[in-house]
Amino acid sequence: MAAHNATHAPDHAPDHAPDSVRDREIEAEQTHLDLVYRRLEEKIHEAEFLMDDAAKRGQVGTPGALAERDAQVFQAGVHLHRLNSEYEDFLFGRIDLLLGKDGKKGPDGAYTSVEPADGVIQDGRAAIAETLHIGRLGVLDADYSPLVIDWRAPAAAPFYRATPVAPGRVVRRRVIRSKGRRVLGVEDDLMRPEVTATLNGEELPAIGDGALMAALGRARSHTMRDIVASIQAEQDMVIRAPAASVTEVEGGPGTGKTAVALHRAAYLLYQDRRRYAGGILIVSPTPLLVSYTEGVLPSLGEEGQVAIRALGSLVDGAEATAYDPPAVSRVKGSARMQKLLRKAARGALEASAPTTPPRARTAQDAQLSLEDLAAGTDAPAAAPVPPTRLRVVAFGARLELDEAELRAIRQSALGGTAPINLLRPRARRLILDALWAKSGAARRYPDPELAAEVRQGFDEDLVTEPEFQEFLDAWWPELTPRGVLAAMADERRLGRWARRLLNPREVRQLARSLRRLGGDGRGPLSVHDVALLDELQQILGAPARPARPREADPLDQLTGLEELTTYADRLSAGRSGRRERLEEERTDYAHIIVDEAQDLTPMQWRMVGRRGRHATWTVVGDPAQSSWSDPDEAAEARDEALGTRPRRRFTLTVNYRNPAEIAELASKVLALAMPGTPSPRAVRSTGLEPRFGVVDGAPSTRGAAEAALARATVAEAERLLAEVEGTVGVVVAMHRREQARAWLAGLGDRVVALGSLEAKGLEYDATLVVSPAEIADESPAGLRVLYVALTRATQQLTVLSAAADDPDADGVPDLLRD
Ligand SMILES: Nc1ncnc2c1ncn2[C@@H]1O[C@H](COP(=O)(O)OP(=O)(O)OP(=O)(O)O)[C@@H](O)[C@H]1O
Repeated sequence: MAAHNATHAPDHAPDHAPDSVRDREIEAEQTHLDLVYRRLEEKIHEAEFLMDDAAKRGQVGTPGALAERDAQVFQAGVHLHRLNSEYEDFLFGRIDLLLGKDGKKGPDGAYTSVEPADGVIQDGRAAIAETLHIGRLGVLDADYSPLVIDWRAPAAAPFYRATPVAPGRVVRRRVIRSKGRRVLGVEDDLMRPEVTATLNGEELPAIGDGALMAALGRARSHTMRDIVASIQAEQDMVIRAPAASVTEVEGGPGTGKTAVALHRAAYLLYQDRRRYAGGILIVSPTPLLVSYTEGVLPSLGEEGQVAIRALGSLVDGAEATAYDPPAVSRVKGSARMQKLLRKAARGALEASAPTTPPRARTAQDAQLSLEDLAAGTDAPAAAPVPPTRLRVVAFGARLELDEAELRAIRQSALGGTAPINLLRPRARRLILDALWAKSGAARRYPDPELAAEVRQGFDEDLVTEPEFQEFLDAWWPELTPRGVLAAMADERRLGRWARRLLNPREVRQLARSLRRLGGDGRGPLSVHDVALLDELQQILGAPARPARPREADPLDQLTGLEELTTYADRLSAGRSGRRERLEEERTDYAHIIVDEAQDLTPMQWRMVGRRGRHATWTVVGDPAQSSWSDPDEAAEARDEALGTRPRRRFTLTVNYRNPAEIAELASKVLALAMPGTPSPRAVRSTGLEPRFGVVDGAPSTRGAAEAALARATVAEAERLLAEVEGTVGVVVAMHRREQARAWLAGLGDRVVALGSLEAKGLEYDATLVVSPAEIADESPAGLRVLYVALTRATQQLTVLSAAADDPDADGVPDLLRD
C-alpha cells in the first residue's frame, strides 16, 4: 500500500524558505504572543484593581458582588499562573484570510463570511484582509479586536475546515509551536497555492513541511496529547456537529475517534456551558484508556468539567478489578440476564433472610410469635432462612397465616410494578388485610366509620410490635444488588431461576464465577458484574437521592471579562469540588460520549442508557474492532439506550496512527474478521516493514516451550526499546497477562505488558504482538481482537509466532499470510 499525504495537504508543499524568512516569521509571531500576554496581564491588573476598590468601599454593594469580585481576582491569578507554567502552545494557530462576501463581524470580533468577495483575486494576486490567531481561549484587545480566537469559536472553524479543494477565505494556515512565552517554530499549509497573496504589501511566505506530519512523528508517552493544532476537516465536522440528538461516528483504528470525542466534549462546553457544565459523561472501556486520555481535557482548559469513567466504575461504590473468561463474559453481557436477574431478585427474596436473624421465639412470646421453619431444601445449610408462618394474638384471638397464604400474599405484592424493595409496604398492608379478615372483626363492626377506627387500632398494635417488624425483615428483607449476585452463586438455585434462559453449562460457569463475590457479595467484581449490579439496583430500587439545586453559572453574572473568566471559571469550578460531585452522581447527564462503543454488551448499554435518559449523545466506535460476540443483540440494546432521537452519522477515513506498512498487514486480518470492510487510509509511511519473529526450536515439554516464549518476548521487547524513543506495548492473550508482566518486569516503565482486551484504544511507538493465533482463538471475536492488537503501533510492529501460529520460512504466521 502506498503512503498517502494528509487530506488537507496542498498540491505543492510549502517552500523551504530561507532561514532569514523563517526567523522573521517566528519573530512576528513572538511579537503577537508578547502582545497577548501583555493584554492578559492588563486584565489581571484590572481585576486586582476591582478587588482593591471593593475592599476600600467596604460593604458598598451586596456581599454577593464582593465575593464575585474576589473570585474574579483569584481566577485571574490562577489563570495567569497556568498560562505561564503549564501551557505549551497556548497560541497555536493563525489563518490569513481574503476579504469576505459581506462585512459582518461576529461576537468574537472576526468577520463571519466564509466565502471571499467576488473579484478579490485578480490575475492570481490578492491582498490578505484579515489575520486571526487561534488559541486555547479567546483574548480581546482593549478595543475589542480579537487578539486570540478560542479554537471552538465559529471564527476558528476555517482553521480546521479549509482545504485546498474548498479553501473559502483562507489563503494560508499556520501552526505555531511555542513553549511558555516563547515561539519555537511555525509550519504553514497553503490553501490557495496558486494565488500570490500579499500582507501589508509584502508577499506571504510559507514555512515548513506541514504541521500534521510533525505532530504524527512525535514519540508517544503513556498519556494522550490533544490534537487541537492539527484537527483535520473530517474530524472538525464531528467535533462541531450540533449537539441535539445522536452523533454517531465510525472509523477504523487510528482515525482519531477518541481524540475527536474528547475535543467534542470541550467544544460542547464552550458552545453551551450552562447546559453542559457538570453534565458530560465520557464512557471508556477500560481504566487504562481512562488514564491514557484523562489529561487531554485539562490541556484544553476543561479540568473537572467532564466525568471520564471506565465501564467498570460507572456504578457508585463498585470498581471492577477482576476479569471474566470470554465464555462467562458472553453470558453476563447478554440481554438474557435482564430476565434472569428479575427472577433471581424475586427468588432471593424467598431464599434469603437478613444478616441478623430474627429474635428466637420463647415460650413467653405468646402475644405475637413468629416461626422460622425450614425453607427449600437446596438453600445453603448455613444461610438463615425466611419464616414460612406468622402467628399473632390480636383481639384475644390467635391468628395465623400459613405457608400457602404467605406465598399468595407475596405473589400478590410482587404483582406491583415498583422495584422489589419498595414493594415491602404493599406486602405489609396485604398481611395486615389478611390478618384483619381472619379476625372476623369486620363483621362485628357494621358501621364503616367505627370499623375503620378499630382497624386502625388493630394495625397500629401489630406494626408497633418489634416481633412483627422482625418477621417482616425476615420474610421481605431489604435486598442488595451484591446480595442477589451472591445468591446466584448457588448453582442449583441459579439453575432453577435460569430455566429456559441459560443452558446447564452456562449456569455452571456463571455460578462458579459469582462465587468470587463470597457469601456476603463483597468480593472482587468484574467489569461485567458492574452492569449486573446496576440492573439489580433498578430491579430492587434504591433510596431516592435528594435533588441538588442547580449551580448558578458564573458566566451569567459577568460582563467584560468573558474571555478571561471563561477559563478561570472552569478552573475554579473544578477546585470547588464539582469534580467530586460529578463522581458521585450516577444519573441524568446532559450529554454522554461513548468511546469504543462497539464493545458495549447489551447489559452495559442498558447501564449507560440509564444515565442518559434525557441526554444527547456522541457515540464513537469501529465494528471491526468489536470484542463482543453478538453484534445484533448489542445493536438492539444500543438502539434502546439512544432512543428515538434523530441520528447524524459520520465516517472517519484516515488513519493517523499506523504507518502504511503496519496498516497493510493489519488489513489482512480485517479481511478475515470482517470481509469487505474498507481499511482506513494510512496518512504516512516510514519505510519500516513489520518484523516477524519465531520462538526458537521445537521444545519437547510444555515448560520448555513457555520458557522459550518468555525468552523470545523479552529479547524482542529489549530490541524495540532500543529502536524507539517512547513506549513499547507487548500484547498477549488474556490468560498470559500476569505471566507477561513478570517476564517484562525489570525492563523499565517504557514497556507495558497488555492482555489483548486491554490494548483497546491505546497506542505505543512500537508493539510486539505475541502469538496471534492464541489471541484469535481466545473467543468468537478473537480475530477482531487481533486486529486491535495489530493496529496499536505508531512506528514499529513485531509479530512473534509460537508453534500454534504455524509460521512459514520467513516467520509469517498462517493468519497473516496472503
Ligand atoms: N488531526 C490529528 N492531528 C494529529 N494527530 C492526530 C490527529 N488525529 C488523530 N491523531 C492521532 O492519531 C492517534 C490515533 O487517534 P485516536 O486514538 O483518537 O484514534 P481512534 O480512532 O480512537 O483509534 P482506535 O479505534 O484504534 O482506538 C492519536 O495519537 C491521535 O493523537
